[in-house]
Amino acid sequence: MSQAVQHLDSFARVKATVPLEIRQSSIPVAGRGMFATELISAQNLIFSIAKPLLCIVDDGAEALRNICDNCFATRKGIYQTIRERRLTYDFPDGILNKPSNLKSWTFLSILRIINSSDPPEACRIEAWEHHHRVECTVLSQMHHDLRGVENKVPARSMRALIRLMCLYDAGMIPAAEWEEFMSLKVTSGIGREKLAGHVEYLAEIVDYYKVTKLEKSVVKQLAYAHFNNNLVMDQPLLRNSFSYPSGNGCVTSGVCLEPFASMINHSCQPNSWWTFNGSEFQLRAVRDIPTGEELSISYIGITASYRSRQENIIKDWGFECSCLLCKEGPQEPMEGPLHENLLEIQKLERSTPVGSPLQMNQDFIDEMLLSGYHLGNYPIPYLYRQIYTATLRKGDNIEGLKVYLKIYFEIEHVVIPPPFPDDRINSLKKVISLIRTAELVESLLITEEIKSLLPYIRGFLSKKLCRETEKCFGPDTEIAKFEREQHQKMFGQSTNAYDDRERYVNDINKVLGWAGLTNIPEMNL
Ligand SMILES: C[S@@+](CC[C@H](N)C(=O)[O-])C[C@H]1O[C@@H](n2cnc3c(N)ncnc32)[C@H](O)[C@@H]1O
Repeated sequence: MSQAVQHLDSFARVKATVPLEIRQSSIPVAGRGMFATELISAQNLIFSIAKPLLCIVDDGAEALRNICDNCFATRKGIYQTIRERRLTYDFPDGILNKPSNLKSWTFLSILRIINSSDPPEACRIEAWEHHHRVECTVLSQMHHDLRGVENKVPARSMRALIRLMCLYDAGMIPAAEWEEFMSLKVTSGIGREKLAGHVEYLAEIVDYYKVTKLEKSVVKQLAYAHFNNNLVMDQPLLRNSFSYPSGNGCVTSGVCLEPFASMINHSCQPNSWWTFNGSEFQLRAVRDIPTGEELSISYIGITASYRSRQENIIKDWGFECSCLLCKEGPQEPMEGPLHENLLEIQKLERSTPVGSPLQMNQDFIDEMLLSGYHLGNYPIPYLYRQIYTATLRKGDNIEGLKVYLKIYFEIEHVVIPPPFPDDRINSLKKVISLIRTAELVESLLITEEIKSLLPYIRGFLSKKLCRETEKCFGPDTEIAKFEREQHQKMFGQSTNAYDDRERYVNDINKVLGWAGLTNIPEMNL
């Protein structure tokens, strides 16, 4: 059968840096897939879409309640409140003074990336007329509706679907775009069985409130398509000068349904990843992607355990993952005493929030290394992270720094699958923050000589952070501007004071030696 190839010129909203094609996926059974027809270099932007076809700002995050997702602008009232809060926090330096309210980070992030001017009055009136009134009515009624509680659809999915139907009924979706929505692949197999209750409930609500003139079968098709194709809108989190919130360094600002971006299939070791700069969707390369290789993203985030990847893909997406990593990559111990031990460690992790005891982790790591596994094999990297967390909880910042230096300079270079560029940036932020803490702490565990090396290393790494952020997200993004400002605030205008790589390499090697790390290749420093 000859396979239709769809070229980029059919999608005017897409700004691509190389020609892209949509055709039969290289993964049997996956359907269509997206391919680049030229080489793409690591971290390069592959394509962007200034405003995906359907964006729903998440009202689950308190900071976003008053953002108009018709035009992605903040309303004045909330903007002022946030400004006041920002002033009261006005982040003091140092990890020890970290503000306890994580939501303040969300406020900052979102404010910087979302246009802060008032949405025009006309925009609000228009939005109310064509979808907002229906959306509000249904959602507020649903809140009190106790029927089918177990099948309640998440509010943002409900809003996305109501929005789509209302805009269609109002004649606001051009025929070609509607065709794109209607041709989205719907969930099949086990995934479909799991979603059936939710979709029935949704169709019933839509019918009861007379949301749309569309046939019930079309409503259900759109619902299955939404669940099979929506993408969360994660924005990079703007941190304090030194400290950082725990977690993964991004904040979810909503959900989007973007049919072009939906053509990208899943891999557990993907060659690309997506991020948002405000409402702009960006697809970026994790590594060099040769001409003709299919583009892939991970639908479940980066997960090192073979077993949990398989389970999560089946549970959340309803298909069996047969990507190269799952077929040929390493697996954790699946039988024998190491497997039994691993189950014990995982059980402990679920029952004690503090993480499993340090010695138990260290013993297990030693056993795995003796059995022929290497530092990058699951669960070793994850056990080191637990050791790091438990060490900080004990208040031992100096030991915490040592463990994290191992994670950043050694383990993350060999971990399978490798971390995304934005995860590496978050790790770098942690290293910088821990170094700052070590500079301030009085402790016999660190010599004066090592302490004296830290400020230069921190300045050098802070500049590296600016460069990496620009490479990772693009130089004109809010996060890149923010990091440049932070660097200047901390280290002043003298831009070349921290450019001496020879000095840095010499100093960091001494610090790594103090932390028990030797033989780190220079390119990893
Ligand atoms: C977001 S869509 C991707 C585009 C889709 N291939 C199409 O033809 O429209 C997600 C669906 O693609 C298929 N898919 C994506 N990645 C896959 C993979 N690694 N293995 C098998 N099927 C996959 C599954 O049917 C999944 O539900």
